[in-house]
Formats: sequence, structure tokens, C-alpha cells
Amino acid sequence: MPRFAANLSMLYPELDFLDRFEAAARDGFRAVEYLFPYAYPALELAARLRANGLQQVLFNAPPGNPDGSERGLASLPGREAEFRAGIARALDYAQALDCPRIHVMAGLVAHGSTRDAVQAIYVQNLRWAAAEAAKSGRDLLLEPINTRDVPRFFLNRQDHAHAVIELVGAPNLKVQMDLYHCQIVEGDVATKIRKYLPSGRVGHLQIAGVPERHEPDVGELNHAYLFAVIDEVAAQCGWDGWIGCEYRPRQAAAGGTSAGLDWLRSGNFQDPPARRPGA
Ligand SMILES: O=C(O)C(=O)[C@@H](O)CO
Ligand SMILES: [Mg+2]
Repeated sequence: MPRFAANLSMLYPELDFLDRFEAAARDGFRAVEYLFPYAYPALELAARLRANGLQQVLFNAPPGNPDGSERGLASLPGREAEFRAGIARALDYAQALDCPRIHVMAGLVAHGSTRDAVQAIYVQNLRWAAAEAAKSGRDLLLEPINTRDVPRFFLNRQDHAHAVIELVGAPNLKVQMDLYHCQIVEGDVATKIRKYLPSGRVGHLQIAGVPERHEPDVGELNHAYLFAVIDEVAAQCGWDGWIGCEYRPRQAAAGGTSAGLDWLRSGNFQDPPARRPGA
């Protein structure tokens, strides 16, 4: 059975952020992820993790401009010093939170520029950052994100992320494979799980129903089937990562997140998938 982490940036929206740790533990989660820890002292976050028996499995490096208009600095020309300072800050938090991986967002392609024009900067920044993270044994992750939610985001496709990792050539640089974005941009999700999970370059998975980004039991993706595929492939290749539950609960009112976890409690995704055509 896959291991699920609660994404505290999206789940339990009715609670103050620091109270979401306890709520997640009460719902049976053993691990959490969230976007940004920087508004809180690392010691306070570490205490919440400890008090609730939770493991921190992922958070993001600083995204850039504090007004929220930027979505990462890794591919942005002229921002290299800020990028490096952000990675250093993230690594300090990762140390305090004992978190093994950090998501490094690629950033937006500026109007008038192109992906090709900034790819060399992206690769160079990532090479430096991966070497820094390796000093403390941590992984850095790249996430392809759909451009319906984030127009002009640099990295949108799984194959692009894997190609960048090849170019950088760092074993601790991996993909954050968010099946929600993957379905919106490219589809054929089960095949992509079968293709990429055994590559050793997928560091983390995330899920949400498509297209509304609600619970995984609503929408066009059959997660029960996908979880069985993940189980099957993971058993074959030894993948032992986490699956982040990164969705907006349908009921945002008190108790709505817990009520919406029936898909997890039912555990009805443990049957092996039907034979694939041609398999
Ligand atoms: O939006 C997503 O999907 C994420 O996983 C975020 O980490 C992007 O910032
Ligand atoms: Mg995601």
C-alpha cells in the first residue's frame, strides 16, 4: 500500500496552519509536506512534528518575490545570487526539520523570452544547488506544473524534467511527479508511472482529483487503479517514496478534510490492476 503524506498547505484549510499537524496525525497520517516553512521558526515546526509523531517529507525552497508573483528562481536570468541564498535558507530549515527533500521551483518564463533561452541558467543553478544539498545527503526535486494553473511556468512535462536531470548529472536531483499536473498536461498517467518510477529519478509523487483538484475519488483519474499500479511497480523496482495528498477538500468547513478522507480509509485500491493490453 502506498505511503501518503498530508499536504498541510491545502488540507485542513479551516484550521490555523500550526494546528494542521495535530489534525493530520489524528487522521492517521505519519508524514506531512507543505509549501513554505519560512513564516515560522524552524524550532516551532520541529516541535509540532515531534509532538504529533510526524515526519516532514517535503517543502519548497523560497519562491522569489514575497508578493507571491514569482514561482521559483531557478530559471531566472540575473537572479542567481538570490537563488543561492534561497537554497541555503531551505537547507537550514531542512536540517532543523530533518527533511530529506526540497522542491526547487523552476520559475516563470518572462514575456518575450523562451524556455530554450533560459534552460542553460536552469541547469547551471541546479548543478550548484544539487552539490550543496548533497553535502547534507538531501535530494532536490523538480516538478512539472501545468500552465492552466500557472501560465508560463518553465517546466511542464515529465520528459523535460528527466532530460534536465540527465543534463545536470547529479544523483540527488529527482522529479516530483504530481499526477494531477501530469494528467492535465500529458495524460496516459499509468504508462508514465510504469515508465518513470523504475528510472530511479522520481523522488516523490503527489495526487489530486482532476480537473477540480479535490479529493482523488472525484474526477477523471481512477486513483484506485493508479495506486495499484504504483504498488505493483514499486514492488518490482524498490521505489519507496511518499505520495503527497495535495488537494483542496470539497468541503472547506470544519471537519471537511477528515470527512473527505474516505478514499484513504476504504483502502479499496489494493487489488492488482487488470492486465495491461499487450502485457
Ligand atoms: O503546485 C504544486 O503542485 C506543488 O506541488 C507546489 O509545490 C508548487 O509550488
Ligand atoms: Mg504538486
